[in-house]
Amino acid sequence: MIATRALSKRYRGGQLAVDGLDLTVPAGSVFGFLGPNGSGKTTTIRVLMGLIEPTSGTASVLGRPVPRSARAVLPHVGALIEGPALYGFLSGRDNLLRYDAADPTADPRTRRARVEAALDRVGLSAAAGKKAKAYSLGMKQRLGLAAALLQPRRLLVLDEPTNGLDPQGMREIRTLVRELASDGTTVFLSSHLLDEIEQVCTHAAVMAQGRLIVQGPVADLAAGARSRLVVTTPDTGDAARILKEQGVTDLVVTETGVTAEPPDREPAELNAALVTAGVRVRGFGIERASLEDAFVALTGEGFDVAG
Ligand SMILES: Nc1ncnc2c1ncn2[C@@H]1O[C@H](COP(=O)(O)OP(=O)(O)OP(=O)(O)O)[C@@H](O)[C@H]1O
Repeated sequence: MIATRALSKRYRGGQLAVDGLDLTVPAGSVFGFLGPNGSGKTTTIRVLMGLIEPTSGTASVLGRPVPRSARAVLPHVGALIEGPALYGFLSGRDNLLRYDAADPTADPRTRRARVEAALDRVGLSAAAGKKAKAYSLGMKQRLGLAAALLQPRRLLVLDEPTNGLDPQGMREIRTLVRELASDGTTVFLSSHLLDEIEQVCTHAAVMAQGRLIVQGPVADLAAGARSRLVVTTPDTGDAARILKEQGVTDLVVTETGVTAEPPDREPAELNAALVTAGVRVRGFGIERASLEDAFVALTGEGFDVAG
């Protein structure tokens, strides 16, 4: 759905915002474009949407080169970039009617039905008569999504769709993204939030300082980092000693217990050994590596979740 080859963008001031990017977004994926603020996500999206020219390299959307074929491609792409442009003095419904009227391919006779369907889709039917300026940020974001959904789309491109929303608003947008994806729409969304990508995306690409660090199915990315044995106990010293006696390696004592390399043997035997030795085991398990672990393993640094 999206492919870039050696894509670079240097702004006039000399800033190399995107540096040799090779991105491949498979059809049917919910693709998370992840990176800290300033890592080049918005710049990449602006190139993909034909808003700016790359300095070098190529990009294609739905198999057509952009920006050259942007006019042919973009009607099949719904986009929500840097917050929707809304008229605050118009109702949510009237904003959508206006959007639809601005689309020369949209049949005016079916306009009302399209707008009502889009409102229903994003859960704004009840609030459709309210002025947009009275909407919460999450409602504005949903109205922007409704505008992107007036026509059937093969691809949705969402730039930081949950930025600035409260937890409830974030959940609503995530649920909506999942629903859209289950209907077969490919969704490409940028985010600086690791857990958001883990919750909604099937695939992800990780950016840092304009460069691609890794991309692929989210499950594979997380599997790249190793899981850990985690024992929760107040008796950390004893627990570490017993585990060491049992041949467990890479022991780390934490505030709440002990973590270690997962053992090759049956974990329940280790648990039994701890309990037999009088260690008060309050939790015992192998914890799957998260995307954050993978990121730290790949870059050797923490993921700066600024904002
Ligand atoms: N119009 C511009 N002119 C000059 N430099 C720019 C311009 N737009 C962005 N940059 C710079 O390019 C780099 C990448 O910015 P970009 O907005 O693409 O990152 P981002 O990952 O989308 O971050 P954010 O989430 O903060 O938008 C940053 O260093 C930024 O300061």
